[in-house]
Amino acid sequence: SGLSKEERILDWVKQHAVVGDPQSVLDTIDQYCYQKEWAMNVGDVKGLIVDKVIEEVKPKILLELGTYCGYSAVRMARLLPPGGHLFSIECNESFAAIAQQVIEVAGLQDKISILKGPSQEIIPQLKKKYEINTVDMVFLDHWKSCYVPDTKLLEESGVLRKGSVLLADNVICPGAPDFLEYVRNSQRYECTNYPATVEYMHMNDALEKAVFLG
Ligand SMILES: O=C(NCCCOCn1ccc2cnccc21)c1cc(-c2ccc(F)cc2)cc(O)c1O
Ligand SMILES: [Mg+2]
Repeated sequence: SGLSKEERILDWVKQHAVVGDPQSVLDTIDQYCYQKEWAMNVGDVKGLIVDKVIEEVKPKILLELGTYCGYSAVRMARLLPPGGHLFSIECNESFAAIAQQVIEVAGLQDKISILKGPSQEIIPQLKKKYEINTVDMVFLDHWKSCYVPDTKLLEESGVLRKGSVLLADNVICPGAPDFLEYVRNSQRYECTNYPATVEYMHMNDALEKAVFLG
Protein backbone atom coordinates (compact mmCIF):
# COMPACT_ATOMS: atom_id res chain seq x y z
CA SER A 1 0.00 0.00 0.00
CA GLY A 2 1.12 3.59 -0.23
CA LEU A 3 3.46 5.17 -2.75
CA SER A 4 6.24 3.29 -4.48
CA LYS A 5 9.84 4.51 -4.13
CA GLU A 6 9.62 5.79 -7.72
CA GLU A 7 6.42 7.73 -6.91
CA ARG A 8 8.16 9.22 -3.86
CA ILE A 9 11.02 10.34 -6.10
CA LEU A 10 8.56 11.90 -8.57
CA ASP A 11 6.77 13.75 -5.74
CA TRP A 12 10.12 15.05 -4.46
CA VAL A 13 10.99 16.27 -7.98
CA LYS A 14 7.61 18.01 -8.32
CA GLN A 15 8.10 19.71 -4.95
CA HIS A 16 11.77 20.66 -5.22
CA ALA A 17 12.88 20.93 -8.87
CA VAL A 18 12.64 24.09 -10.97
CA VAL A 19 10.24 23.42 -13.88
CA GLY A 20 12.05 23.65 -17.23
CA ASP A 21 15.48 23.30 -15.60
CA PRO A 22 16.96 19.84 -16.36
CA GLN A 23 19.99 20.35 -14.07
CA SER A 24 17.70 21.08 -11.11
CA VAL A 25 15.79 17.84 -11.83
CA LEU A 26 19.07 15.89 -11.81
CA ASP A 27 20.29 17.61 -8.63
CA THR A 28 16.94 17.02 -6.91
CA ILE A 29 16.93 13.28 -7.70
CA ASP A 30 20.59 12.92 -6.64
CA GLN A 31 19.87 14.77 -3.38
CA TYR A 32 16.90 12.48 -2.66
CA CYS A 33 18.89 9.33 -3.40
CA TYR A 34 21.87 10.39 -1.25
CA GLN A 35 19.77 11.57 1.68
CA LYS A 36 16.55 9.53 1.65
CA GLU A 37 16.47 6.33 -0.47
CA TRP A 38 18.92 4.68 -2.84
CA ALA A 39 17.64 4.21 -6.39
CA MET A 40 19.23 2.84 -9.56
CA ASN A 41 19.70 6.11 -11.46
CA VAL A 42 23.09 6.40 -13.18
CA GLY A 43 23.73 9.21 -10.69
CA ASP A 44 26.07 12.18 -10.47
CA VAL A 45 29.47 10.43 -10.49
CA LYS A 46 28.88 8.17 -13.52
CA GLY A 47 26.65 10.94 -14.92
CA LEU A 48 29.69 13.19 -15.40
CA ILE A 49 31.29 10.45 -17.54
CA VAL A 50 28.05 10.11 -19.56
CA ASP A 51 28.08 13.90 -20.07
CA LYS A 52 31.67 13.79 -21.38
CA VAL A 53 30.89 10.98 -23.84
CA ILE A 54 27.77 12.83 -25.08
CA GLU A 55 29.76 16.04 -25.55
CA GLU A 56 32.43 14.07 -27.45
CA VAL A 57 30.02 12.06 -29.66
CA LYS A 58 27.40 14.85 -30.14
CA PRO A 59 24.72 12.26 -31.03
CA LYS A 60 21.62 13.39 -32.94
CA ILE A 61 19.75 10.10 -32.56
CA LEU A 62 20.21 8.42 -29.16
CA LEU A 63 18.75 5.11 -27.99
CA GLU A 64 18.47 4.22 -24.29
CA LEU A 65 17.66 0.75 -23.00
CA GLY A 66 16.18 1.18 -19.52
CA THR A 67 14.40 4.46 -18.74
CA TYR A 68 13.55 3.84 -15.06
CA CYS A 69 12.62 7.27 -13.61
CA GLY A 70 14.05 9.20 -16.56
CA TYR A 71 17.18 10.49 -14.82
CA SER A 72 19.62 9.40 -17.56
CA ALA A 73 17.16 10.42 -20.28
CA VAL A 74 17.10 13.96 -18.81
CA ARG A 75 20.88 13.84 -18.30
CA MET A 76 21.58 12.97 -21.95
CA ALA A 77 18.77 14.88 -23.67
CA ARG A 78 19.77 18.14 -21.94
CA LEU A 79 23.03 17.97 -23.94
CA LEU A 80 21.54 17.00 -27.34
CA PRO A 81 22.07 19.42 -30.24
CA PRO A 82 18.95 21.12 -31.74
CA GLY A 83 16.99 18.50 -33.68
CA GLY A 84 18.51 15.70 -31.63
CA HIS A 85 16.16 13.06 -30.20
CA LEU A 86 16.36 10.35 -27.53
CA PHE A 87 14.32 7.14 -27.83
CA SER A 88 14.18 5.36 -24.47
CA ILE A 89 12.84 1.81 -24.10
CA GLU A 90 11.14 0.83 -20.85
CA CYS A 91 9.26 -2.44 -20.18
CA ASN A 92 7.80 -1.44 -16.79
CA GLU A 93 4.61 0.58 -17.29
CA SER A 94 4.70 2.34 -13.92
CA PHE A 95 8.35 3.35 -14.36
CA ALA A 96 7.52 4.68 -17.85
CA ALA A 97 4.64 6.77 -16.48
CA ILE A 98 6.86 8.24 -13.74
CA ALA A 99 9.70 8.93 -16.18
CA GLN A 100 7.34 10.78 -18.55
CA GLN A 101 6.39 13.15 -15.72
CA VAL A 102 10.02 13.67 -14.62
CA ILE A 103 10.90 14.47 -18.24
CA GLU A 104 8.02 16.98 -18.39
CA VAL A 105 9.22 18.75 -15.23
CA ALA A 106 12.61 19.04 -16.94
CA GLY A 107 10.89 20.48 -20.04
CA LEU A 108 12.47 17.88 -22.34
CA GLN A 109 9.31 16.09 -23.55
CA ASP A 110 9.91 17.26 -27.15
CA LYS A 111 13.37 15.67 -27.21
CA ILE A 112 12.53 12.32 -25.60
CA SER A 113 10.19 9.50 -26.67
CA ILE A 114 9.59 6.66 -24.23
CA LEU A 115 8.93 3.40 -26.11
CA LYS A 116 7.03 1.00 -23.84
CA GLY A 117 7.82 -2.69 -24.13
CA PRO A 118 10.62 -5.25 -24.05
CA SER A 119 13.77 -4.28 -25.98
CA GLN A 120 13.75 -7.60 -27.82
CA GLU A 121 10.38 -6.65 -29.35
CA ILE A 122 11.03 -2.93 -29.91
CA ILE A 123 14.54 -2.99 -31.40
CA PRO A 124 13.37 -4.86 -34.53
CA GLN A 125 10.61 -2.23 -34.94
CA LEU A 126 12.91 0.82 -34.72
CA LYS A 127 13.39 1.25 -38.47
CA LYS A 128 9.84 0.73 -39.71
CA LYS A 129 7.62 1.79 -36.79
CA TYR A 130 9.77 4.60 -35.38
CA GLU A 131 11.37 5.67 -38.68
CA ILE A 132 14.87 5.44 -37.26
CA ASN A 133 17.60 4.87 -39.87
CA THR A 134 20.65 4.36 -37.66
CA VAL A 135 21.46 5.51 -34.12
CA ASP A 136 24.53 7.54 -33.21
CA MET A 137 24.71 6.27 -29.63
CA VAL A 138 23.10 3.64 -27.39
CA PHE A 139 23.06 3.83 -23.57
CA LEU A 140 22.60 0.32 -22.15
CA ASP A 141 21.14 0.36 -18.64
CA HIS A 142 18.50 -2.38 -18.53
CA TRP A 143 18.78 -6.03 -17.45
CA LYS A 144 22.51 -6.77 -17.50
CA SER A 145 21.86 -10.20 -19.02
CA CYS A 146 20.22 -8.49 -22.00
CA TYR A 147 23.25 -6.38 -22.97
CA VAL A 148 24.76 -9.08 -25.24
CA PRO A 149 21.57 -10.35 -26.93
CA ASP A 150 20.40 -6.78 -27.52
CA THR A 151 23.78 -5.70 -28.90
CA LYS A 152 23.55 -8.59 -31.38
CA LEU A 153 19.97 -7.57 -32.18
CA LEU A 154 21.07 -3.96 -32.80
CA GLU A 155 23.75 -5.26 -35.20
CA GLU A 156 21.34 -7.59 -37.01
CA SER A 157 18.61 -4.92 -37.22
CA GLY A 158 20.97 -2.62 -39.11
CA VAL A 159 20.47 0.08 -36.49
CA LEU A 160 24.21 0.54 -35.89
CA ARG A 161 26.48 2.35 -38.36
CA LYS A 162 30.29 2.66 -38.53
CA GLY A 163 31.09 4.84 -35.50
CA SER A 164 27.91 4.18 -33.50
CA VAL A 165 28.84 4.35 -29.82
CA LEU A 166 27.56 1.85 -27.23
CA LEU A 167 27.88 3.09 -23.63
CA ALA A 168 27.02 0.46 -21.01
CA ASP A 169 26.31 1.16 -17.34
CA ASN A 170 27.08 -1.32 -14.52
CA VAL A 171 29.67 -3.47 -16.25
CA ILE A 172 31.24 -4.12 -12.81
CA CYS A 173 28.22 -3.91 -10.45
CA PRO A 174 25.80 -5.67 -10.83
CA GLY A 175 28.13 -6.63 -13.70
CA ALA A 176 27.89 -7.59 -17.35
CA PRO A 177 30.89 -9.92 -17.79
CA ASP A 178 29.55 -11.51 -20.97
CA PHE A 179 29.10 -8.05 -22.54
CA LEU A 180 32.69 -7.07 -21.68
CA GLU A 181 33.94 -10.34 -23.17
CA TYR A 182 31.76 -9.90 -26.28
CA VAL A 183 32.77 -6.36 -27.21
CA ARG A 184 36.40 -6.62 -26.06
CA ASN A 185 37.06 -9.85 -28.02
CA SER A 186 35.22 -8.67 -31.12
CA GLN A 187 37.14 -7.11 -34.05
CA ARG A 188 34.05 -5.01 -34.66
CA TYR A 189 34.34 -2.86 -31.51
CA GLU A 190 36.90 -0.42 -30.13
CA CYS A 191 36.46 -0.44 -26.33
CA THR A 192 37.26 1.99 -23.51
CA ASN A 193 36.60 1.36 -19.80
CA TYR A 194 35.67 4.21 -17.44
CA PRO A 195 36.10 3.12 -13.79
CA ALA A 196 33.65 4.75 -11.39
CA THR A 197 31.44 3.89 -8.40
CA VAL A 198 27.90 2.57 -7.98
CA GLU A 199 25.44 5.44 -7.86
CA TYR A 200 25.20 7.02 -4.37
CA MET A 201 27.58 4.34 -2.92
CA HIS A 202 31.30 3.70 -2.44
CA MET A 203 31.31 0.33 -4.26
CA ASN A 204 33.24 0.00 -7.52
CA ASP A 205 31.48 0.11 -10.86
CA ALA A 206 32.41 1.18 -14.41
CA LEU A 207 31.03 2.27 -17.74
CA GLU A 208 32.25 0.61 -20.93
CA LYS A 209 32.30 2.47 -24.24
CA ALA A 210 32.29 0.27 -27.35
CA VAL A 211 32.53 2.00 -30.74
CA PHE A 212 31.05 -0.11 -33.56
CA LEU A 213 33.52 -0.33 -36.45
CA GLY A 214 30.99 -1.59 -39.02
O1 LIG B 1 19.13 -3.63 -12.48
C1 LIG B 1 19.55 -2.54 -12.86
N1 LIG B 1 19.04 -1.96 -13.96
C2 LIG B 1 18.01 -2.67 -14.76
C3 LIG B 1 16.60 -2.30 -14.35
C4 LIG B 1 15.59 -3.19 -15.02
O2 LIG B 1 15.62 -3.03 -16.44
C5 LIG B 1 14.60 -3.80 -17.12
N2 LIG B 1 14.32 -3.18 -18.38
C6 LIG B 1 14.21 -1.85 -18.60
C7 LIG B 1 13.90 -1.66 -19.93
C8 LIG B 1 13.82 -2.92 -20.55
C9 LIG B 1 13.51 -3.35 -21.86
N3 LIG B 1 13.49 -4.65 -22.14
C10 LIG B 1 13.75 -5.56 -21.16
C11 LIG B 1 14.06 -5.21 -19.86
C12 LIG B 1 14.09 -3.86 -19.57
C13 LIG B 1 20.57 -1.80 -12.06
C14 LIG B 1 20.92 -2.30 -10.79
C15 LIG B 1 21.87 -1.63 -10.00
C16 LIG B 1 22.27 -2.17 -8.67
C17 LIG B 1 23.55 -1.93 -8.16
C18 LIG B 1 23.93 -2.41 -6.92
C19 LIG B 1 23.04 -3.15 -6.18
F1 LIG B 1 23.38 -3.62 -4.97
C20 LIG B 1 21.75 -3.42 -6.69
C21 LIG B 1 21.37 -2.93 -7.93
C22 LIG B 1 22.45 -0.45 -10.45
C23 LIG B 1 22.11 0.04 -11.71
O3 LIG B 1 22.66 1.18 -12.18
C24 LIG B 1 21.19 -0.63 -12.52
O4 LIG B 1 20.93 -0.10 -13.77
MG1 LIG C 1 22.43 1.35 -14.25
